Amino acid sequence: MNDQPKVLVIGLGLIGASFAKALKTRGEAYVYGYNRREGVAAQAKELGVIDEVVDNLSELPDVDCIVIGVPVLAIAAVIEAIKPALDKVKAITDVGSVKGEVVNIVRQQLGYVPASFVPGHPIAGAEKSGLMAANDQLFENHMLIVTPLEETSAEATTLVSRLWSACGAEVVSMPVARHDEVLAATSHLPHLLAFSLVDTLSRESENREIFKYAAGGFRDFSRIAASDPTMWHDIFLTNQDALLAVLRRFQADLSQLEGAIERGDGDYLKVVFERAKASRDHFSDILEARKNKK
Ligand SMILES: NC(=O)c1ccc[n+]([C@@H]2O[C@H](COP(=O)([O-])OP(=O)(O)OC[C@H]3O[C@@H](n4cnc5c(N)ncnc54)[C@H](O)[C@@H]3O)[C@@H](O)[C@H]2O)c1
Ligand SMILES: O=C(O)C(=O)C[C@]1(C(=O)O)C=C[C@@H](O)C=C1
Repeated sequence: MNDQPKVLVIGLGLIGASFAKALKTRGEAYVYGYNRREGVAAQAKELGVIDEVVDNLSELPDVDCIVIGVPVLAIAAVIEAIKPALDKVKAITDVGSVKGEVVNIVRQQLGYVPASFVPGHPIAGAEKSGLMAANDQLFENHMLIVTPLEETSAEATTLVSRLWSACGAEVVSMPVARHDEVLAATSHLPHLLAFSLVDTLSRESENREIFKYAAGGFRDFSRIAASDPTMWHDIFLTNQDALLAVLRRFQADLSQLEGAIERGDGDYLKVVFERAKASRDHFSDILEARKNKK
């Protein structure tokens, strides 16, 4: 359809392909797709995730919006490759889990931040990656955070917000630094703990034998330790300050618990556990309300 925006998604993994598929299946955009690994974009077309394959980033079609869906430390190479096309698009956005370093990367690559650049981050995902994990419902009733900069034009923010809203996301705006602090606490630290615990247990147990005896508790705590190592390597190295701050607070609290267990201080344990339970119950209410949204 002629009035559909044209969108190019670079990086057809879990997030890029889910976004492409959500736009295409809802008829909200004509979607082009590029992936560095050969054959992936052609497969995405076959699966109905995109309308058209882009083979080469040096020959881009005219599009309204470019969406970068690659790991954070791969964004520099993408920006470098699409430099000549950047003046022609109304909006360019990314889906990286860290925002401060993505803004630094754009500034370093271009020497400025274009008015068309709208940093973005869908707060939805999975421990699975790649094209075959694409899910066009992934963003339904989840937040999409934009962190527009002083340089960002209102027109670019509106276009990016419109595309994400069309995929069922609730778009919210916040400053870059606040984004990185909040996500360090609610996403990055839990992933670090899951990776670390599963690694510790696997090295302590011959042939990972103890996992045979694990059930729901371990399953729920450890699911995210199956997430993509490259993606998380990039996140931990690019959100260092915010992550280290919350990790140190957590280590101090964990030491307090260790002390309470050593001295048999059940009252201290109860206070902590009751406070944590109340907060987790509150989070369950948030999840329930989200589920009940139409
Ligand atoms: N997985 C999640 O839960 C989640 C959630 C929100 C945001 N994110 C962010 O989304 C981005 C992508 O994550 P994902 O889970 O979709 O990863 P993924 O591994 O599923 O997909 C990444 C895709 O990018 C491609 N790619 C890598 N380097 C490239 C390059 N230089 N040029 C072109 N393509 C390249 C890969 O081949 C792959 O298809 C990351 O920045 C991540 O931080 C992930
Ligand atoms: O549900 C999951 O598996 C996720 O890891 C999704 C999740 C998270 O909630 O921490 C992971 C990274 C993101 O950048 C956003 C969302």
